[in-house]
Amino acid sequence: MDVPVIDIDRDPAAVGREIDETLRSVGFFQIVGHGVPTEIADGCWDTARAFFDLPLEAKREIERAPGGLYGYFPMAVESLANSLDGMGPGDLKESINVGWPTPPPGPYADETEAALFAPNIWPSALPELRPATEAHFGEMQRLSHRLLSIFALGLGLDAGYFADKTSRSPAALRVIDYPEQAAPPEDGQLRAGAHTDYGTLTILRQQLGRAGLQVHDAATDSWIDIPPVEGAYVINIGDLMARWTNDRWTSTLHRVIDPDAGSAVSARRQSMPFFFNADYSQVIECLPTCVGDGARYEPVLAGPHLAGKTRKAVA
Ligand SMILES: O=C(O)CCC(=O)C(=O)O
Ligand SMILES: [Fe+2]
Repeated sequence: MDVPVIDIDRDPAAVGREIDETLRSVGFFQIVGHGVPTEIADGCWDTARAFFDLPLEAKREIERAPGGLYGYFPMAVESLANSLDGMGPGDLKESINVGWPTPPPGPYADETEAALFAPNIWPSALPELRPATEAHFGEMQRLSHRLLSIFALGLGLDAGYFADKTSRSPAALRVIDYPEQAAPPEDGQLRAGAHTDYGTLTILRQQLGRAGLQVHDAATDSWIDIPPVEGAYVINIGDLMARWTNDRWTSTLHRVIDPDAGSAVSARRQSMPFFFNADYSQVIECLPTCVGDGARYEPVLAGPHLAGKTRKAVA
């Protein structure tokens, strides 16, 4: 199993075919030629790191409210393995979670959609965090729409097929800090437990020189490293997109291990995923080009379906 690096700055139809091949098997690839300015990605990355370096009290100023989705998540409140009905211990990470800088206008379908578009909270100790994060969020939204138009071509649909189904898609930018660990982890405790992502599309920046992300190869029941590549983003699809494609594409199990586990001290690692979905009230039913021998799944509403998953992972 091979996780390819794909240059997307080429004929979109050709890129779409390559991505179709890849998503039928691996479910993960890396992209270059994405056009995201390095200063914007670095600005968000570095400012978030400065946030993690603040004293805990300053970080807790923006701690996620009970039941909320955005703000600061302290160490080990989330267990991604629990989203798959596991009983995993908390993941060894802290994170900042940010929703739309300027949410789309209401009215919203229900309280859950309103919560997805709740305002972000920002720390008074680090005013630069807001502009740096909002700039990268905007780039990630643009890139998501571009990738979805390439996906559409790969699936034999018009390039604009997903546009009106994702124009007010809830999305979250997350920066994760996996701190240096001086003590061995609890049994079964990973940096991020094995899980699949929930939505349509995830765009992830890894830290150069800090391995740890692995994808599961079902054919050999083994874990394969996704090495950080300079300037690249890792792309994968989530469960909702797999369902939309009637399992033509796969939402692959992945996890983050600590490559230094077992040594006295393990190095800190940072990552920056962006999770993209479909519009809250969008009906997800088998795409017209993916019917094959028949639709495997009942239609579901994107938003409520995703909300069920998120609730399982967070304490
Ligand atoms: O930190 C990483 O490299 C991946 C994290 C991840 O898979 C997630 O948060 O869904
Ligand atoms: Fe993930």
